[in-house]
Amino acid sequence: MTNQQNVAIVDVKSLGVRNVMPPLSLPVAKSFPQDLKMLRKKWFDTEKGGAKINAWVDSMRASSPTHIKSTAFIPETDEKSSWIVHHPSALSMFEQIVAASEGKQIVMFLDYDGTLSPIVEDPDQAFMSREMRAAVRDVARYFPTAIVTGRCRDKVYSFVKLADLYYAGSHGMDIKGPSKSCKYKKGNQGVLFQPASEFLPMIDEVHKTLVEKTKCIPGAKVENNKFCVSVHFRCVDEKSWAALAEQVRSVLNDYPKLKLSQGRKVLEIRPTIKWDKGRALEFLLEALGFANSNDVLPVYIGDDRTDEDAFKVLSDRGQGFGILVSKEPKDTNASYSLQEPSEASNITNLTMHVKEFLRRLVDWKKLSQGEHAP
Ligand SMILES: O=P(O)(O)OC[C@H]1O[C@H](O[C@H]2O[C@H](CO)[C@@H](O)[C@H](O)[C@H]2O)[C@H](O)[C@@H](O)[C@@H]1O
Repeated sequence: MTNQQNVAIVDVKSLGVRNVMPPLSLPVAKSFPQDLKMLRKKWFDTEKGGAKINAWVDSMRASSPTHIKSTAFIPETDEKSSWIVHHPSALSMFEQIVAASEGKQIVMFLDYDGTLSPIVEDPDQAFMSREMRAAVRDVARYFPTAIVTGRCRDKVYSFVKLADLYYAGSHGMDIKGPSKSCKYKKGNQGVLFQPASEFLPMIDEVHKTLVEKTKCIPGAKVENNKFCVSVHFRCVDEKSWAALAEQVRSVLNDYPKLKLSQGRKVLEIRPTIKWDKGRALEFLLEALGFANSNDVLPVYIGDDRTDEDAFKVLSDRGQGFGILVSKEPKDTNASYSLQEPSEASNITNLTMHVKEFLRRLVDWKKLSQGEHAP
């Protein structure tokens, strides 16, 4: 199953934004054909009418779980149970996962927001719990571990505060090794790769322009992630989404070397270079000496669309496992899932399952090395 089969693709070029790739995609599950039809029709209608910005707003709506839920035509339980068959819980499949690592080095890749920290309204308050930090620290003692995030690298480091990890910030465009020697690599490895460094002044300029242009839209928040910019609409009234999208579009029009992608209630602007979390994962495997090796089992845990690039790399390589953190069935290239079925709130905390998975991994490793698990 590929993403292409299950998502409606909006060609952002035709929205008036030049040199944009890849296309902005609407996450509409296969089992919601009515939604898909409706969104496509709306898209073509707006094209004809010239009100192109509506397509952006539809996409923003489609990325909101409440909207996916409220427009579901197939009972959620049926949808969910068939999805779980294809993407079983990584906790229930734990034995199979570790069995697959026999004779191989597990390398852990962890997304930050929605994976290690719960989704909250204010991006500056997305702290990880002390217990989660301890779980990540323990994992990094036994397995090379990287944080792969859309956030600015310094910002995510200020949340995670662990020196032994690799950090790939700005969707993998800013990669740094552990700041102190670890057993996999000796010495402070410093910055390893910044493929978009020439974009730094442009991103800074776009950030400033967007702050200015969106300041009249209550709740809008523009975040400078160094090599990319996030425009948050989580706290923006839905009535103002079109106005916000229009501001973003008008800025992007002046920057043909930037493209738009979408995350969880966030519009993300980044360089058009062919680099993403999947390429970052490959880069890090190479940096760790596992370029063309069969002796490695990469495990990537993430919750967002941008993590799909990494899941896809793993499924294309036929190596390792992607684990999607989600309470909703979603089209994904991940093999497994971690979820919280009873979660009622829109602001979710699915991360306890991630913590549990990390703990089990450490306990299993300790036992297999003859150490005592707690
Ligand atoms: O790659 P990630 O680590 O998942 O980062 C993706 C974006 O995460 C942050 O935004 C998201 O989390 C916020 C805090 O919970 C939430 O308020 C927001 O709605 C989410 O989109 C971060 O602020 C962005 O810069 C990242 O690109």
